[in-house]
Amino acid sequence: MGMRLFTADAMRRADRRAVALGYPSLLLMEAAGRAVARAVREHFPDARAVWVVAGKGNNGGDGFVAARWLFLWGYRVAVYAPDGQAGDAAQARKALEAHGVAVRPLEALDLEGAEVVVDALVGTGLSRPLAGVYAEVAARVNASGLPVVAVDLPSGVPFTPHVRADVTVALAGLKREHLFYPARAACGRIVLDGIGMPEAALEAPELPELLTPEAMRALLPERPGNAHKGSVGRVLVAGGYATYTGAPALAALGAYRAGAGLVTLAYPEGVPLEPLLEVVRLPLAAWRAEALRAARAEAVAVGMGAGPGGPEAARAALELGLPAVLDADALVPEVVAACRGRPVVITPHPGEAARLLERRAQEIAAHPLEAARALAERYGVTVVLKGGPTVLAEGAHLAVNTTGSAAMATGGMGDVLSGVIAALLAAGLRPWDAARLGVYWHGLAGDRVGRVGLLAHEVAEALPQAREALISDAVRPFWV
Ligand SMILES: NC(=O)C1=CN([C@@H]2O[C@H](COP(=O)(O)OP(=O)(O)OC[C@H]3O[C@@H](n4cnc5c(N)ncnc54)[C@H](OP(=O)(O)O)[C@@H]3O)[C@@H](O)[C@H]2O)[C@@H](O)CC1
Ligand SMILES: [K+]
Repeated sequence: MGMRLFTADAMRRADRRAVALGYPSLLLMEAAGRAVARAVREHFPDARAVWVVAGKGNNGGDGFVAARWLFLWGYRVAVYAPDGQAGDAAQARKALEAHGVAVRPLEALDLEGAEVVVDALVGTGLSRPLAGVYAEVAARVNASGLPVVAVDLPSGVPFTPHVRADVTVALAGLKREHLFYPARAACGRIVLDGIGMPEAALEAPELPELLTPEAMRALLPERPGNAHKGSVGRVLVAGGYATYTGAPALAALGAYRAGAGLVTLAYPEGVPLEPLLEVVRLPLAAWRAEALRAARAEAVAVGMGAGPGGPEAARAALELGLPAVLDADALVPEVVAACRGRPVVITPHPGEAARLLERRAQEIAAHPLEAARALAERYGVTVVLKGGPTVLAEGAHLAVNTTGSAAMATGGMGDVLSGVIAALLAAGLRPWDAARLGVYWHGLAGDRVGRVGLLAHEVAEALPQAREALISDAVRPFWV
């Protein structure tokens, strides 16, 4: 079963399924609280005094359980919470108080002496922005400079104000706030704990898939021992215009580094391209399909640095009837609209997606999952909506990438990605598989280069070693 990205509602459904399967919710709370206590011990090994701020719901209940275990392990604990818990949370509070640990009102919060704070005010049950004493507690915790371990989510996200955590223990599954900004920035390091939730309870194929090392490894095309350059995928890159000479060359580099056997680069005659020595050059007087056929390609990437010639280049390339990646200047509504139902991957950034959806780029960036789905519906193609994180859509399927970082927001990075996806299409992968693996692999290569100052060609160069790491099981997802 693939990993899914949960919403609060979907997690509540999973919770109910677990209960229906015979797994009592109090057991989940016990596991959750204990996971939080363990995270405190592991991430802050020198701390001996832990203060817990808890709310009225089950998030607070997890906090009481954590406090109980920390107390039993010899920590000094102080617990602050309002009255009025019910159900499991009330049980968890009683179990804590049974050990003689007093629960004081939130208004009495005194952080003097605390070494770590556990934030258990609110989790997935948040229904409005924090206000009143909750907002005050969040502000005081943030201002204290103390390390904060958040239970499930930093309280208050995605709204402001919210707690800023150093470690967030995600319970049972990752939620949108753990992946998408600005909430993600408040999470600090994220550790996922399964809390013993039965797998069957977490099955939710309707939710977005999270790209994991295991799932992506399984998609890597095999390279048979008797491979030759014509058998592992021939890629045609079509782009380039005036001063945009690097973009198509980077796509060609990406394609080769992702395993293409032969890459041909078609570009307007007279454009001073300097591609790799290994690239076959195809300078053209005009964008015409007959001329492009000479490449005998199995997939095409078109639009990179094509400037005003983008639509024409795309039309000619699409006439070949090959699996295609459309990027940059090829991403105009008239061109993409002609691709419905064909094996075409589009790779817009929010600005290009805005053009295709006739919406504002800010709107796209704020709701990337919805935007990707809307693009897939409207155009009937496979969508790679680039961003932090990149999200993908095809038909009813959604996926969210889990590799890469803001360091990859530099010129030419998308060109390399187009080349990678084209190479995977040429190797015979379906568009959905080529897009998911391409995005994941490209991000993984970026992660291995560094966190700042990344150049697109360096990321391309890191693709082979990222592949080796993926194959040899040396890749850990960010939540482990
Ligand atoms: N499988 C799982 O998922 C498991 C989940 N578990 C845990 O349960 C958590 C979800 O618990 P939950 O549903 O009880 O909601 P929760 O986050 O405690 O918030 C609700 C409370 O907060 C209150 N409240 C809301 N907004 C507020 C605000 N702005 N300011 C102040 N208060 C506000 C709201 O009050 P009300 O809105 O009714 O006034 C209510 O009292 C989840 O994050 C995880 O930690 C584990 O125990 C085990 C398995
Ligand atoms: K919390």
